[in-house]
Amino acid sequence: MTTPKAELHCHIEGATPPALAARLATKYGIDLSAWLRDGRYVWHDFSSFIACYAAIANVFRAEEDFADLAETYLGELAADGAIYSELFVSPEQGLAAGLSRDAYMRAITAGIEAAKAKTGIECRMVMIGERHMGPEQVEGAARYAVSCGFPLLTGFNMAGDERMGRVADYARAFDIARDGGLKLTIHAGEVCGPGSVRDALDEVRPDRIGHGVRAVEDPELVRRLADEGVVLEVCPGSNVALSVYPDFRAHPLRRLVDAGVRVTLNSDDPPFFGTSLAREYEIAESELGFSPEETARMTETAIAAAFVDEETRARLFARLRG
Ligand SMILES: Nc1ncnc2[nH]cnc12
Ligand SMILES: [Zn+2]
Repeated sequence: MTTPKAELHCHIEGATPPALAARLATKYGIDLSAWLRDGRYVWHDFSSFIACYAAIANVFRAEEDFADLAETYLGELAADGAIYSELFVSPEQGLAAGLSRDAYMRAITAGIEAAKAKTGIECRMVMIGERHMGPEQVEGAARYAVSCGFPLLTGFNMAGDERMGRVADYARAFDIARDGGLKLTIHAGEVCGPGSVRDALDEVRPDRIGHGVRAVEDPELVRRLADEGVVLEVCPGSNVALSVYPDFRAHPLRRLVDAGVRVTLNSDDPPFFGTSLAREYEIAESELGFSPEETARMTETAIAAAFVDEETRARLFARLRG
């Protein structure tokens, strides 16, 4: 039997298979030649990755496109043994495509429900504010998140270019999300160093941190993460693809675990980085030296830190324990 897996960090548009992007570009008459060649996404650094990601997200134009993407991605994830997934959603994407934010959310919800009916995979959505779009956009995303009334939306996150602005500029968006009952996570310590993680902890008080790996450059901060039990959503394949680290030998996951930090394994934007959730588990075992017992503990950590109600969490733990 495939080992049970769980994922807390995947951007839904970032999971678009290149063949699907090509098909939708043809259907809607969109020129993707700058971003998609020979069945692969084209980018060369973090900025061009963000631009390529936006171009690919822009080929989705109809509710059924988003619904199919979610259902197909979750179906593949379940086939690889995943019992739980958290998808990062960006309804602004729908607006750009001429769909209302509600239509976008309805479509992803429909994809999630269809995948659950077929495979049993449990899924929640986490609303994304894009940092490089500025505090107003991020606050707008938070306000929509707390008022839209989609029960599978349980968290709020800020992604995008970590080099833009200060975390403090975005604190109000997180206050809105927290006051509205959403759980919080934030991209930090991926492109920028430990200061970014420290700011995230101080300004946002998140339940988890997206990436956070560069905290390893500051031993005192690593101790703080361990002491406070902050869960990191670690994405080793993404980190190496984006040259945060030159190779897996340089990746700090082992050092973080040895220091007592709680970690999980995630795929981030799988086809952009030549990865999948199953591949991340493989990387952890064959490249980073973790035993199957240790990766199983990472799955337990993901379920413990999932943005779900306690009854669902208990059900997921029961499935893990077989
Ligand atoms: N790895 C990443 N970092 C920041 N923003 C993102 N948006 C999609 N993938 C991202
Ligand atoms: Zn991410």
